[in-house]
Amino acid sequence: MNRPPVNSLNTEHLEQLHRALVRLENEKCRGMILSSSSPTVFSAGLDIREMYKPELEKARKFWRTLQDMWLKLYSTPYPTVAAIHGHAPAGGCLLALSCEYRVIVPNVKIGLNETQLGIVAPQWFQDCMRNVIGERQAEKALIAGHMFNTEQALQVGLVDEVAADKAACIARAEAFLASQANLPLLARKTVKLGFRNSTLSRLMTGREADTKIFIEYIFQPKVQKGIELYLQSLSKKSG
Ligand SMILES: CCCCCCCCCCC/C=C/C(=O)SCCNC(=O)CCNC(=O)[C@H](O)C(C)(C)COP(=O)(O)OP(=O)(O)OC[C@H]1O[C@@H](n2cnc3c(N)ncnc32)[C@H](O)[C@@H]1OP(=O)(O)O
Repeated sequence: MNRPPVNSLNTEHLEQLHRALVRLENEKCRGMILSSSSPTVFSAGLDIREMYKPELEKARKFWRTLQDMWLKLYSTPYPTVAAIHGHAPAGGCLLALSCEYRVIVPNVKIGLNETQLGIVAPQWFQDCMRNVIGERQAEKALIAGHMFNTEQALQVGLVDEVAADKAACIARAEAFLASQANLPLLARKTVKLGFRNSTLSRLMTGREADTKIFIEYIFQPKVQKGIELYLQSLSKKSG
């Protein structure tokens, strides 16, 4: 990902990610490392400005593009690793959770923090967390909107490994891909999709309902007010 300063996910960036995933699949890619050009941020999650006073059709397109990108990422036939050498809140955490393996560096925060922002992580975000760390830990983390530090993320199983820095992180991600390289492709892909199918189907069969929930939620005046205040707090911080 290379969308400075923080790889926030707007419609255009989501389309780019989606196109890249389609191309990799068409080219029979043997593995992907999802990484960031930023030295300190993996992805800041959804671009909050896409949800602030949006036009209805633009908001719908944004959400459908996110759904498209995620459905592709979660179901890739090739192995995927997230090299998390920077913070990964909310949608950034979703990207990492959607890969098959996660390597993180020290001093990083990762988690589905939506509750803390006064918004709600959609069901499929929650499913991804549950599938990785289990029901009990996911429920606790999501209710609190907890951001895990590196040590906590390893302990709870949110990530698989800690590496010292970006170079070591990429090297460990490559080692994971190498460990998968000799597995028969069809068997590997079939098992992966078997594990992920119920999570994928839940969104695929309820896409329109999921979009409606998103739209109805973000267009509420009190939610808009919360987003406005959060945007102000973010820009004050950097100002
Ligand atoms: C019943 C069911 C109902 C379901 C209803 C669904 C409802 C909606 C669901 C929506 C799900 C949302 C998912 C999300 O991903 S929301 C986004 C959450 N992300 C965050 O909270 C992260 C915020 N950012 C940060 O914490 C930090 O920026 C970060 C740690 C990532 C980096 O810190 P750093 O100090 O390096 O950078 P700055 O904070 O100074 O930021 C630099 C500039 O970038 C802007 N910025 C940051 N994050 C975002 C973002 N997510 N979107 C847009 N812009 C962002 C920040 O304002 C700075 O900009 P300026 O320089 O212009 O001030």
